Amino acid sequence: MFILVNLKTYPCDPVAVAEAVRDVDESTDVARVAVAPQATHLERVAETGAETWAQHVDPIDYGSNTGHTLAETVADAGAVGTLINHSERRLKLADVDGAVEAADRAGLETVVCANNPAQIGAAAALEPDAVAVEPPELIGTGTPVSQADPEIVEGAVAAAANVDSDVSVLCGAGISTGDDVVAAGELGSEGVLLASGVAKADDPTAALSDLVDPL
Ligand SMILES: O=C[C@H](O)COP(=O)(O)O
Repeated sequence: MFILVNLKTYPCDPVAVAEAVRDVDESTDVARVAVAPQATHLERVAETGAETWAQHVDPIDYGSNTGHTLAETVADAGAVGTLINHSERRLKLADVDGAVEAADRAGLETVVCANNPAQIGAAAALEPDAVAVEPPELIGTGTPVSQADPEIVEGAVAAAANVDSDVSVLCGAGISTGDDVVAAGELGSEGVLLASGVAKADDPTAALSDLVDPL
């Protein structure tokens, strides 16, 4: 299972969480664990040796794009992948397409987020490496999508497979325990996208260990 920890703009220590991500990733053969800090923390996080992802890249190339995030810069800072179209950083469909293209150009792995199976089908058609279904109303609630809305995960898996069977499916929202990760896997998800369960934990290593222990 792929466990991607998004730090959003939570007031956690990104390096401490990254060290926990690195240590838990190295302690297991059954999970791949990565962390997505804020753009300004990418370099410090990548220096820990943790697998580092960006939270967003813009659909741009080098040039006159003040205030935008260029995929190549993110890769230079040590990121190996990027989220695109997170629920809290939505893009127009054409811009999702452009951001996937920019990430591909920079050699970044891509996870495109979407709210529901219909959007997952559209996202999969843009040929990212993976898509992630997240019902916005469950984000940050601690109520896991795998329990509150299992149909949306199964629907997303079917929708992506219909369009492109090479695109992996992740799910997210409210996931904070190993049982939630196991349940996501049983619904056909190949990974989970989570934030508050780790970013707000007093002990990120313990929180991450709990996520991988039952796998
Ligand atoms: O990127 C992560 C998701 O939005 C899930 O957030 P959450 O784990 O706090 O519900």
